[in-house]
Amino acid sequence: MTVPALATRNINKRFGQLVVARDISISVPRGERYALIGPNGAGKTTLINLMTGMITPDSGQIMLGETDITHLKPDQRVKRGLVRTFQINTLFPNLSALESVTLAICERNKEAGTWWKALPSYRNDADEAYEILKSLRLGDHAYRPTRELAYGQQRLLEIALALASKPQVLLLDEPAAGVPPEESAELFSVIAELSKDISVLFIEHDMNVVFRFASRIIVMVGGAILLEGTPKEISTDPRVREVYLGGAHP
Ligand SMILES: Nc1ncnc2c1ncn2[C@@H]1O[C@H](COP(=O)(O)OP(=O)(O)OP(=O)(O)O)[C@@H](O)[C@H]1O
Repeated sequence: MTVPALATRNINKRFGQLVVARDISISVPRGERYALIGPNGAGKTTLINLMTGMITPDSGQIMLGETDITHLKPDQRVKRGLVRTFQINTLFPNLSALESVTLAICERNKEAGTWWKALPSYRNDADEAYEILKSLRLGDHAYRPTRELAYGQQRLLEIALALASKPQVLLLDEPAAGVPPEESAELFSVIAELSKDISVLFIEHDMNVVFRFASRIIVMVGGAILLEGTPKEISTDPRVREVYLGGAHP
């Protein structure tokens, strides 16, 4: 059996009386695009926070490939290839897209604090940054200040920054949050086209986008996994219709 890119085994977490993760075991194979859906407060962001090490599980295990990362710090997980983006934009408005991504590559290459030694490699870093921007259809905007980019392009730039860390697994927390509907399909089509070396798990509320771009869907309710399946299975499951599609979230 092939080893999944990312897996959790029986993760549990409570905040006081509130159970936010109940015996969660999921497995994301290499190269797949998984959607994590569920009503508000289901525990989706908490699960990403557990996987990335921002919060510690009470019990259970998190595996990145064959490595047990349960006790690694967030930055150690990033170095091993588990990288995330956030619901809220965290960009530098005055830097150009190319400068931002080049800086992120310098950081990855440990050049940020020793720039005088690394001058010759800046050119390579900038070339790599440009290739990343091109792969996300941002090549034509590489030299524009971030504040001038459309919001959907800014969200793509965040993904570009995540790609600068050379992820094996990319966790995207509502990558289209705040993006006008007409830009969100474009954004997800770019995500769908990312290299198949990268596994993607994304949180998204827009079911049209989820059904179109996810290869599999995990449904969370009340801190637990309700079920997992293909878009077709999920869209026709009466339990999902009841708890999610029919109700709690617009
Ligand atoms: N640090 C914390 N301390 C206490 N409770 C928390 C903490 N973080 C999250 N929660 C609670 O855990 C539950 C799950 O929250 P979470 O943000 O993971 O849900 P979600 O499924 O991502 O929701 P949304 O779709 O609204 O983003 C919520 O009831 C939330 O209030």
